[in-house]
Amino acid sequence: MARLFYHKPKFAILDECTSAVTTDMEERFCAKIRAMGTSCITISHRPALVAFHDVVLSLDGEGGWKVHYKREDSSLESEGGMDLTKLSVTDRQNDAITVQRAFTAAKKEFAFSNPKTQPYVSELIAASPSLSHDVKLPVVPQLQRTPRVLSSRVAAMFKVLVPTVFDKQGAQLLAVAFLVATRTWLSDQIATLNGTTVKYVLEQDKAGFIRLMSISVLQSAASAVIAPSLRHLTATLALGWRIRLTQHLLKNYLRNNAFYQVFQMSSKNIDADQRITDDLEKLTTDLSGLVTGMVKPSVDILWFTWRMKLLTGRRGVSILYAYMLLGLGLLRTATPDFGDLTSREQQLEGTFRFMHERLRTHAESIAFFGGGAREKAMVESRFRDLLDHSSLLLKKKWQFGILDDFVTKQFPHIVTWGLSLLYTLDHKGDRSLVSTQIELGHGIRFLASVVSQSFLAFGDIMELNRKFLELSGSINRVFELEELVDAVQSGDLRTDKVLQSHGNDLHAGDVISFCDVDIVTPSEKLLARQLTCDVVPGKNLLVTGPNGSGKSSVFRVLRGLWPVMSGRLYKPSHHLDKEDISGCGVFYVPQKPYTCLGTLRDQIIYPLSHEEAELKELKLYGKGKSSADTTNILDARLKNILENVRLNYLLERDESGWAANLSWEDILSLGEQQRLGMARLFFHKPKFGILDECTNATSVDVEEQLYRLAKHLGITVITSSQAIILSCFAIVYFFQRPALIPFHALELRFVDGEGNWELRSIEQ
Ligand SMILES: Nc1ncnc2c1ncn2[C@@H]1O[C@H](COP(=O)(O)OP(=O)(O)OP(=O)(O)O)[C@@H](O)[C@H]1O
Repeated sequence: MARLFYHKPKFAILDECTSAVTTDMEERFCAKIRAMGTSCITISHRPALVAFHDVVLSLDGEGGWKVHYKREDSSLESEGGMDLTKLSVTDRQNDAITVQRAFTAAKKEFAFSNPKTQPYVSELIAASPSLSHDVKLPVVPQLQRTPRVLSSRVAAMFKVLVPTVFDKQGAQLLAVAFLVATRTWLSDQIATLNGTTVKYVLEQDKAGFIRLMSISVLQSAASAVIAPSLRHLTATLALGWRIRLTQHLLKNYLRNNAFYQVFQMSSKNIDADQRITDDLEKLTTDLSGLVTGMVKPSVDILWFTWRMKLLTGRRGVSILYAYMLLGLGLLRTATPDFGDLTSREQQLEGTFRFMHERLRTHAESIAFFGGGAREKAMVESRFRDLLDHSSLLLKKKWQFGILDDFVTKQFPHIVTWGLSLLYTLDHKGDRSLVSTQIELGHGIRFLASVVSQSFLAFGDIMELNRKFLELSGSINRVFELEELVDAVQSGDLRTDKVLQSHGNDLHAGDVISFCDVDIVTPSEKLLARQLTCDVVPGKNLLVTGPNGSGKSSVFRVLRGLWPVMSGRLYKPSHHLDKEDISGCGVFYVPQKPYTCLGTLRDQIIYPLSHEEAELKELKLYGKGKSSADTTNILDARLKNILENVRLNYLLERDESGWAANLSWEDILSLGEQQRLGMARLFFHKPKFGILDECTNATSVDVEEQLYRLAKHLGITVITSSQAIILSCFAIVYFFQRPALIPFHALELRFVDGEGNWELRSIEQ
């Protein structure tokens, strides 16, 4: 709304955008819009809003519509296809008629201008203790861990990747080592052949030359098999590791709501999605590449050192090693911090992807705003950050590559010449003899091959250094997430001293009880001081208060998303009991509706799977029936629930019926999603249902029907909704949705969002 007041348009289209604010606030919004001279087209289920509109357009969802004009002097009405007198109206038309009647009634009553039609009477039972400035607020523990050093992260990684040598990945590692060793042996054979070719060419020995060529063909065939096999094995190894690491992370990430804690309670902005997907894939691919890259040069260096010793003795080997060590030292000091640079690049990639994900999630809202250009600017800004960083990384790689190439590939030629000279000087024999010259030629050629292989291996080792630095970036990112998730699982958030001394979250059979519980936000704002309140079966509780006063926060604490900072909280288990699948203690219907990926059936049975839901139904309602009927039993019950929430037309809309697998979030309206949320509650039939303003986008009659049904099913509900407070000679409270009052026995009122609360009994 602030955005609207800023833009001051001629026309404003308000699509249920004030359904979660108090009527009082809504009234002020409407008055301000009028004062601005803006004409409003409002989509709403609140008949009270009619007072601020001149025309009401009612749709029946079946193609029918009707227009009412408010002007008293005119009875002008037009309609199209909406036959309200017809006897056989569909459920949807029935809904439409009820809503329309409510609007017509409201038109006459001007509900806003006379809010005193909605007060209710309640009696104070308990209230928050008076504020004492000496009492310190308990410190909300943040999800934080001192970061582990790289070496212990690497050790933790290997524990997951290769737990024993004899497992699948261990065997694959050994196979890689074997293939690499075979390849080195083949390279050595080729080096020998290179030397022998010269000998046969100089001796003009055709038979020997042809034999040599046959051997060479065989060696080439073997090399041709080894190289792709090695690539295949490396890729398989990477895939196997990816599976292991992903399963390891997901196991804890999706347990005990750890994902929520990572996003909400962590002081850092953790892009877990990027780390679990792209970063992890890069890590395993790089790692498997590193294994072959590490085994090969190590084997090569050992092998060719031995060969060098045979050819040039200790002196040659010392020269080779001295050069390698010097080069290694030089390159190490000149290497940029590729670990940090890569880690930053991955983070920027994650942010860029996140921008596109947000665009996809909020496509409709952005399209309504015409926010494409603004979004483009934001996406481009993230892309520019990524590009700038990538260019910097490329530049550093290029600069380092020049030095690296010179030290590991170019300068070694000169060292090879030096070693060849050394070999010739050391060679005893008569140089005038052709045989000695041939022997020398062969030796020098072989030596050159050996030295060049040694330097190649040395270059590979240098490359390893850079690759390991890059890999360390990925390891740090992935294992930082693992540590946070571990911290959640090990209960770091709840091992605060205050909590230990008080104990908390004890599971009690049939009651929800807050005993002196402070409700504090993660940013340490006190919302309710020493909240004390019992909810017993059959006595529904209404949680009221202005926007941002802490209504949803009580539910967060109740669900264990936020820690209990002090006092005690008793509640039945919220877990869907896998053994005794008959039901759960507490079921939450959140303020923002959630539709899962899957079929229409999956929407209602969530978070159970199809098999679990069938099992539950069989246990509860399938006595004496064969398990072959379970799908029918389940579907019959779901159909009944869908009819109760008046959504049965969804079943007929798609020919796949219950198996329809659509993008529910995009195709269902907000009200439909809220009704599905209630259908979910009725399916699970918990002892307590926590309803966090989850019906504010449905019409009043539907809302009443939903509450009647909950009562009929024996579900005790705790409802959150706004109340407005009018203070004149006496303080009078008005409830946002008065129709709900008769369904509740108690009211927990958050007075100001500053810690003050009152518990009242509602007098019907
Ligand atoms: N994760 C969080 N970190 C810090 N503050 C938070 C967090 N979540 C909520 N708050 C703040 O806590 C206060 C209470 O939030 P809550 O969601 O409980 O309000 P509410 O009473 O349910 O409001 P509404 O009627 O608008 O739904 C608000 O001021 C909100 O900004």
